[in-house]
Amino acid sequence: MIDVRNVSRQYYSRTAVDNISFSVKPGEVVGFLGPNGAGKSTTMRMLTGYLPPTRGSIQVAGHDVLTDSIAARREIGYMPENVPLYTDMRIKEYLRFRGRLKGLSGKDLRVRVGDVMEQCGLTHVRRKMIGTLSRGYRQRVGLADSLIHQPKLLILDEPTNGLDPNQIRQVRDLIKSLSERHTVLLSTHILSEVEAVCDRVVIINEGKIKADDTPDNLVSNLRRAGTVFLEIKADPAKAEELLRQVPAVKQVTLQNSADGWHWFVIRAESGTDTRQNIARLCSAQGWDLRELGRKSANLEDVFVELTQRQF
Ligand SMILES: Nc1ncnc2c1ncn2[C@@H]1O[C@H](COP(=O)(O)OP(=O)(O)OP(=O)(O)O)[C@@H](O)[C@H]1O
Repeated sequence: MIDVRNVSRQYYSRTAVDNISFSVKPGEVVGFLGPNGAGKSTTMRMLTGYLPPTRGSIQVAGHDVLTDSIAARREIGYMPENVPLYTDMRIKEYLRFRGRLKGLSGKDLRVRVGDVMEQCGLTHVRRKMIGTLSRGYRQRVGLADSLIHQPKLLILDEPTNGLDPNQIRQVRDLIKSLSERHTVLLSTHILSEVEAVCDRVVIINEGKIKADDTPDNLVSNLRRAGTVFLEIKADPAKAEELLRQVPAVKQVTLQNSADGWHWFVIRAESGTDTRQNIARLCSAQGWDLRELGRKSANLEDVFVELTQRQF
């Protein structure tokens, strides 16, 4: 459904997207994850034909988004990060207007407007002015707009950004129900959203793709990478230095200090277990040891691991 090949995008001297390739198969729900400024919106704008890539090619449903732009856009429902809406129009009126712009008319238009209002839970508020709607309802109008021409592919840029927890749940349920009939690519930095709705995750950082896998595989790869946590009473700088020298240890991070106790997260090479050597080190140095264990990884750990240079 989406095929991105060696795509880069330059803004003057800044490379926002740097030679990325990925694909999305029909029926998949793919989460596009990355910290602020990673290149998510730039990629989505290129996918939807709003922004030409500096290099590379993008196909959507078999159409090149540059050379066959209209055909590609017919297959895409796009909800940008800040949904631009006409605040002095009523919901139904706005959706009729948008439907006409997308080539619908007559009975087709009437039926589609009714259907998308129903799908997005807008029927009971259809006569409300858009300007009086809460942010959650505005997002629903944005979604209804993106669905009106029955696109095969939905591209949603941070669909739950700025919503309260109840609204997030409602919009997330809505996306889940849409995923039964559409291929979905959604960008977010809310990890629970990805775990709740996505079959696959593409993680982007500093314009480059850092991972492309199922949420479960990403988490179990990190778990295999042997992350260990340790709580000790010791001089933290010295402890950090000596822990780094333990065989197979790749990275030592002091996460927390309180009452003289220091909490370290230690990353080691894949498939290794450094706990015995760390216990020996603590004993040889006479450090008080309160906890030493394997960390059960989650998607948040994967995200931090792959993108932490940003923070
Ligand atoms: N029109 C533009 N002109 C110049 N630089 C831009 C422009 N749009 C984006 N950038 C830069 O490109 C990089 C990627 O931006 P982009 O908006 O794609 O990131 P993002 O992952 O969507 O971030 P966020 O989660 O904050 O929306 C950033 O460094 C940003 O400052």
